[in-house]
Amino acid sequence: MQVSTVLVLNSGSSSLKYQLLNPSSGEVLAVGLVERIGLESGRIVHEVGETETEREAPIKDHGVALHLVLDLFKEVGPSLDEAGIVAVGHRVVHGGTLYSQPTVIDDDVVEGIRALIPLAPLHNPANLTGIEAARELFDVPHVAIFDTAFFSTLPAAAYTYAIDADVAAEHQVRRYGFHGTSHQYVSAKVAEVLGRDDLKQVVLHLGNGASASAVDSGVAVDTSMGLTPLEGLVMGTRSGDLDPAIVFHLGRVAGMNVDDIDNLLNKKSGLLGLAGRSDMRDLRNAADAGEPAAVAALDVYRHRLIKYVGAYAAVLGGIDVLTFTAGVGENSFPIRQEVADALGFLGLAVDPAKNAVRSKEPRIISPDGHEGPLVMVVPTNEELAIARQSVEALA
Ligand SMILES: Nc1ncnc2c1ncn2[C@@H]1O[C@H](COP(=O)(O)OP(=O)(O)O)[C@@H](O)[C@H]1O
Ligand SMILES: CC(=O)OP(=O)(O)O
Ligand SMILES: [Mg+2]
Repeated sequence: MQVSTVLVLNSGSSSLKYQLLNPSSGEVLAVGLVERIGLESGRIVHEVGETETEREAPIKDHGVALHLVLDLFKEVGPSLDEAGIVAVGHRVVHGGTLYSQPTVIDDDVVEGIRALIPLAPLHNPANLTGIEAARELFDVPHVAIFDTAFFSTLPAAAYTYAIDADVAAEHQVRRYGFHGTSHQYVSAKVAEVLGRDDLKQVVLHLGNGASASAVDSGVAVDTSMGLTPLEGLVMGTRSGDLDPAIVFHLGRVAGMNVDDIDNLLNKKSGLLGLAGRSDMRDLRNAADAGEPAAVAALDVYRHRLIKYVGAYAAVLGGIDVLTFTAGVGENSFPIRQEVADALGFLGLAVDPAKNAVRSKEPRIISPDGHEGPLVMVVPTNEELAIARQSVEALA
């Protein structure tokens, strides 16, 4: 189809990222972020070219967020009526086993996404709010791009949990994996930059939610998030891996019910639980000021990263490239240096001067002439990937 612009909505658990862009040329007409949804003070930043408009207001939910965004488009532009929008692309976090391809949204798909809410209670409701509001406002095709899709290729050995097989089958208990759009975009960008398809890659998507993936020649072979986006790395507010018996233990000795424990592990754990801050910038400042809990939280965070990269190098039978992406991965120099230093035995190395360069471009941060596996930083762009896949789904 002849493409003009696509509106992309990327709802996270507490944020809404959006872009109005031309997926063919990559030209961005507007880009924005609504953060701290559901908290006392919310914030919107809307960028059109060089002009940035910022608003602060309490934002109750993703529906309110979307309407604030639409108001900003009306006030400061660009006009959505005149943008020639041909499709709206929606990030949907959980596609279960039902959806592993970009999917044009109709009422049945809406119900399918709703049915998956128990598997992604922090995310799918926000995604649905955006879909329902946008379907009322924009009379164009709406396309769902699933975080789980890239991981539908995982081998059974990687996606199977060692529990009673009948129980698992009846209740769809398996590893699904998330942030797939980002892992796919970033690993493809690495292959493009290096001009090689046959790479053994480990990608660390370190945002508020965080996940690792092992990608062999463009195909995902393992990932750290599981049935839900709770498993794996230490995150802003999520625990990542733990002994499942901790859940029973807390139920028995702390008198917590299932919802209390769910809330504890998803919203009050991770860096927030360990040191009172979910934001890596705040945490690093506290650690630099010598606060013991912040230093310890960073130790736990780093230890988990090192463990996963080592494990995935083993799963892949080697490693050609380790890539950092998302808010922390793209911006936190010390984490990249520390992880690479700890994994020097695998041949990984980071050049401190290269690591300190700020850039929006994909780049190698290993020393020049380095012969071992490379370390890279590749800014993710889930919105561009969603826009492109949306248009492809309509072709
Ligand atoms: N300059 C920076 N240095 C260190 N960490 C940063 C920086 N900028 C952003 N971050 C981290 O990135 C996180 C958000 O990443 P992002 O990928 O936007 O997350 P999400 O999409 O999961 O909301 C923040 O919590 C913050 O800790
Ligand atoms: C799946 C997931 O954790 O997403 P986010 O990082 O946007 O919360
Ligand atoms: Mg994200």
